[in-house]
Amino acid sequence: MRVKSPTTFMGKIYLALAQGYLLSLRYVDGFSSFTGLQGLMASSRTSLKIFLVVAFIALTALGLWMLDGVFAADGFGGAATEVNIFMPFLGLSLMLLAVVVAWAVWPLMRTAGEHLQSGSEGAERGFPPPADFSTGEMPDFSHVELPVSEYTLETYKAAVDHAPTAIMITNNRGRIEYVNAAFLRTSGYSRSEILGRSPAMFSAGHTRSEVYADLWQTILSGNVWRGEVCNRRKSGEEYWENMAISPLRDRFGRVAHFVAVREDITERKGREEDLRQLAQRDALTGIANRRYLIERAEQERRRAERFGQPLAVLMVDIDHFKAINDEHGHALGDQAIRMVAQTCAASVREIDIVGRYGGEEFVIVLPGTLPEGARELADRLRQRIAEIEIAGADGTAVAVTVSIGFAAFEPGDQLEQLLAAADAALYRAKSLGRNCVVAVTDCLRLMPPGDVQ
Ligand SMILES: Nc1nc2c(ncn2[C@@H]2O[C@H](COP(=O)(O)OP(=O)(O)OP(=O)(O)O)[C@@H](O)[C@H]2O)c(=O)[nH]1
Repeated sequence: MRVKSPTTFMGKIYLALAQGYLLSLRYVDGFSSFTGLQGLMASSRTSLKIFLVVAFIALTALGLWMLDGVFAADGFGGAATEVNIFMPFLGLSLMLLAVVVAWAVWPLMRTAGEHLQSGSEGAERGFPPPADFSTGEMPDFSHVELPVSEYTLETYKAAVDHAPTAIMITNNRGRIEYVNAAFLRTSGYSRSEILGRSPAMFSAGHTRSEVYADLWQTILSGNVWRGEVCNRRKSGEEYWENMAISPLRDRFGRVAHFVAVREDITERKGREEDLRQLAQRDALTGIANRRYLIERAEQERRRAERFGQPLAVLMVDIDHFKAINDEHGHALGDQAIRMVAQTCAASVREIDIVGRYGGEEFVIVLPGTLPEGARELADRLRQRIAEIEIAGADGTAVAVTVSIGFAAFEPGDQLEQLLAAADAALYRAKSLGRNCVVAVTDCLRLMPPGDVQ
């Protein structure tokens, strides 16, 4: 849309002046951004404006007061020298006025300047077409872009609102002031259920208190905290998040807010857990594999040594297993191994460790257990396993029995010695006819046979 100017001639003059002026503004703009002045102006724009206005008023008043004094003393037309001395104050004040006025209309001038210089490119960006000097038509400035700072703010806000990562801002009293759309999606809560509350509302309660202590210490000292925490969605489902929390400082340098960027890593955690299980578990039975079993057994041995606690080890071996394999096939043999493993795992406490030590051999580590307790458990286990019946190919029931040897930890024992002692007791149980329990104290204690690996 174009607006007819009131007088074509005056319109032409105005536009010519405006173009020249805008061109000079663009050079000033380029210079200020080059020298870094723009950043300074943006950061303290308001206070600088106030300062300029106050300076303008003060200088004008000073200039007028001095002139008034000179004129009062010498009269009009006299004391030309003194008047010249004080004239620069008036000049300065007028220059300041020009700066303040230019600054106030700066965004509009910039927009108009771009419009005047950009032509078709400007039209694509929504500017009105350039002035037509041949007709003297005035461009329509009613449709102008937002000043740069407002545009930038809106862009930042949209970027945070719609970022694919969950973002939360809390104040320095730990109350939530802002969450973005991704945060609402991840947590399952609505904005009104979250704002004003503490982020503790999301905790699943598994994270150790030391983690939170470290978090607060880090961010209150002005540093960025990074870590993984387990949270709970509104639905009750638990999920893992990777969090980075950074403090935001106000213009006085005080920590006023914290911004948390949170990424849902539940899937990745699940994959890591699967890999961990794969590395620790025996593929056939699901109980600890030999490597993990020895690792855990060594941990318990050290604990027993350090705290003077009892510790017992059972070695369980399926009787005549070769015959089972040979008569009924390896599939049934595997089934027997699985059932014995399950029975062992189901017969012990949570803190006990059950692992597959060899083909049809199992080790059970019993922390805090005296020899009497170990014998009791071994007897019960032997009986339970003897009750197992596996259906053979011809429909007949295949019985499975085990022999068990056990040994109790004695201060100074290495793991190799403890396992060797249990193995010696097992050997004795086999020689006594199988399907029985023997303690190492029942037979001669052997010296370590060498490497347990
Ligand atoms: N089906 C199956 N057999 C296995 C597995 N691991 C080892 N074996 C077999 O288990 C048998 C173990 O036999 P032996 O060590 O002679 O012991 P045993 O026959 O149980 O005799 P005693 O222990 O003296 O009662 C061997 O035939 C191995 O091949 C397995 O994972 N699955």
